[in-house]
Amino acid sequence: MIDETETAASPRPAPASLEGHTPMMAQYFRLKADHPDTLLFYRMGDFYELFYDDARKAHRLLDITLTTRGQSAGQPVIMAGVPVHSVEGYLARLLKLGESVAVAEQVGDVATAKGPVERKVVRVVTPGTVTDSELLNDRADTLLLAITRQRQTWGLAWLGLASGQLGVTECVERELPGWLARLAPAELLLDRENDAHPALQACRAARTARPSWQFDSALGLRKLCEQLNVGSLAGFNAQALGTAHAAAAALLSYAEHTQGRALAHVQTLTVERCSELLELPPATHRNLELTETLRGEAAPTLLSLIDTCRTGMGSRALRQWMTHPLRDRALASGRHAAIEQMLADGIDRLRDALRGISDVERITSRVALRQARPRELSGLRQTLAQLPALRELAPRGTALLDALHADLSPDPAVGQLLARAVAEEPAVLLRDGGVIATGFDAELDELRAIGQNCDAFLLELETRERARTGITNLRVQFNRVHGFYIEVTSSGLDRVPLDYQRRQTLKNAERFITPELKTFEDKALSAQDRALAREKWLFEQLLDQLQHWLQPLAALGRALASLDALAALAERATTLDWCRPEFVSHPCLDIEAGRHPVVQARLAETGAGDFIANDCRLDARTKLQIITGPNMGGKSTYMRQVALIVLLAAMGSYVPARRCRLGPIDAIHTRIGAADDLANAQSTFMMEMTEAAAIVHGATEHSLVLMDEIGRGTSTFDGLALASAIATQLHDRNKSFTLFATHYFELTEFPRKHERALNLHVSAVESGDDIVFLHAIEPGPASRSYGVQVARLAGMPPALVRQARHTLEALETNSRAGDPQVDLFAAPAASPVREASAVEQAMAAINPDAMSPKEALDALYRLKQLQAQGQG
Ligand SMILES: Nc1ncnc2c1ncn2[C@@H]1O[C@H](COP(=O)(O)OP(=O)(O)OP(=O)(O)O)[C@@H](O)[C@H]1O
Repeated sequence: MIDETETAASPRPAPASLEGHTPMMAQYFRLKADHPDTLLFYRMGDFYELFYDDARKAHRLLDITLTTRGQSAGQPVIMAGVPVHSVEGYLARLLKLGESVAVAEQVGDVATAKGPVERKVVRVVTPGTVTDSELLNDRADTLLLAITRQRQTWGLAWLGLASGQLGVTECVERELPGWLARLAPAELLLDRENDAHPALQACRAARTARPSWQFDSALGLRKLCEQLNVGSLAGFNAQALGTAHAAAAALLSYAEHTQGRALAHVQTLTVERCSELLELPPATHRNLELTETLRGEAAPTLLSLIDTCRTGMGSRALRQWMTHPLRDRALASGRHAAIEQMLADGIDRLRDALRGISDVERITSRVALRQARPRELSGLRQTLAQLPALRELAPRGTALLDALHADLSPDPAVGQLLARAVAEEPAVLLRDGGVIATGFDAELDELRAIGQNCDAFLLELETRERARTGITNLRVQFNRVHGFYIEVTSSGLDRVPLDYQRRQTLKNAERFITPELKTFEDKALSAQDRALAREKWLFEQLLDQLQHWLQPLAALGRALASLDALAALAERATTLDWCRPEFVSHPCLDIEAGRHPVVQARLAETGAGDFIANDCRLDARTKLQIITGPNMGGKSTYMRQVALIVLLAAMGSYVPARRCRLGPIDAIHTRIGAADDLANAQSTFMMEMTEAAAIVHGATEHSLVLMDEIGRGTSTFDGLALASAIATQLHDRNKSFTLFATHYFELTEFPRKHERALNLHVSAVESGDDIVFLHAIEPGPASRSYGVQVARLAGMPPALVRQARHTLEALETNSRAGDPQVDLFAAPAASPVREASAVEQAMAAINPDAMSPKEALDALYRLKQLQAQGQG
């Protein structure tokens, strides 16, 4: 092992000059030159080795040992390695850190090679192009997203290599953050000259810069047409998207480069347009905790609540539906109808049957990329065999369900081929053999038979040799290193015949070989090698044949995913008692007894009480609600639940309400809470205003806007002034459906002067010094805010609460008298605000440390009695 600091300064040999390097290092540098920004895993026997700077980086990132071995060009060769058998784990860690890895395998013949055996980079694994199931999250798509800009237009092209989805869009700068939030790419492919935009900098994905010339519109159009095997993109309505074509050029070149082949499974193109999607800006994603909590966790979120899918395919579909809801409600209505049908038919058996289904979508992609593993093919075979039963259980009777049903019937020849070709339980790796089924290929069977007859031959030879030599404990055996041998212990050595040739000497025994055994060994070993080679060839042939069925297999994957996602939504609808939303064409949001599904689930889990359902009624005449009431009263919960219900309906789900009727909605904007964006050096207030500005610029009369306590991040007067100006703007100009929660009581005057606004409040009642939240939304403004009571509930020291109450009373009295001068820091009147009660006095007299258990119990009874008397 060497210390990194000692070697860090050691010169790295320039790859350009290979002079003086050992042949192997020269070969390494030639490969490395093609992958300068990627860690190169260079196969040496049972290890992948990294050299020089790559080794140092891997040492740092993976905590693997850094060593030196020998010299090349007069310098020690610095290296670090990972064992081949555990490489996937290391790859997964590197990908998570945003690194890419080029894997160079030995492709030449070790036996015949003169000098180092030939090596080739067979795959480049990058965060956005992985397809190995071990390296992927099976419940989320892994996307590679290429972005470029031409004048004011941003072009985006994305690829889910593991699922075969390819998409493009164009947008303006304002919409870019929304796309990044919606697509949540794993890797960004950026134009080197154009990668400094703050939205791109803020994106958490790994970033790969490519030269500008790779983002070429004409090249992109040609590559897309080639990929989709069409003469023009008119059929996809994508002919005119020049900037998106430019992004696609870089995207497709990079993807092909990493896979080392064309992408046969990418056969269709999705063109998305902002104008067709329900807009969900990043703030909305974040504030509504759609796929991630505010703390960045995967649960509890809306997605974690609704995702009871049985397969990864279903979960991925559901996530996609949630992040890409369409404004046009036909698709969502189709899903509602399908859920209704499923509920009528029952879903339990279908969901049970879906449990064992393999990831057809990803396996199909890996077949296309010729990376499918033996077990993936046996999984596919098993799923194909389950299809007839699944078809029986899959409901029909709506257009969507019937279409899905039709896709559940791929050509039976695929299943038959897999059944014949793939062994019942194939080995994990092709190189271990035992992958192709017996009976599929006569030549393979014959080669295998030689190996299998081996045991019988060895036994027969052993018996024969024991009889011939009279050595009764003589054994004929095999090991991987020394091949076949006859082992004789020391006691029998004097009886060893002349034709025995010594092969190995052990402590108490000698191992021999005979001409007969040698001949057998040659035959057996070569049969084994030939069988393995034959299996490899047959497997390649099988992958070739499967290429004919990529399209129906991909359609099958999509159908299974949709069925699973719909069945999960149906399950949620019945378990959680949700209703089918109704879409209408006039502007309205009419929700009866709506609930916040995540808060409700949490209350149920913790047994903290029932969730109080609330209505929400907005229409062309009432568009803005001013919502007041105590902290903790339920304002945010109410506003969020309205937004979640709108989103659930738009993605095609039932909704948590008794009845729900919705007019057209084009966006959900939210300005909620405040978190300092330290990374971007924005203060809380600056962020609040930036988000609010984006809303007043973007919201239309069909948008839903949630404004939670806008203006609280600055002084009272500034805050109030801004809050009322924003409310006015939203009411008068944007005319959006607006839920406006505020602690500024002055704003309860707003509806008097603005005809489409009304006051609502969350109800609470006082009980002594305490407050009880009723969480019901009621008409009219709140009577007061109860902040001091909430602080008391939160465990503030009694003296502090007393002082606050005193100051509050003074403020209220003075404001009634028109005197703004209040000494905020004056102590409250010396005496307590009220006499201590009998219970409190008795409590004060108790010293628990000086009491026996019996005395403590008596004291407790006394206190209860005093309390009962007090109430009486
Ligand atoms: N409708 C409801 N039924 C039952 N419990 C509720 C309801 N609404 C809210 N709650 C409970 O009250 C808590 C506080 O709610 P919420 O955050 O919505 O209050 P808030 O009025 O927005 O408070 P603040 O003004 O401090 O932001 C929630 O976490 C939930 O436990």
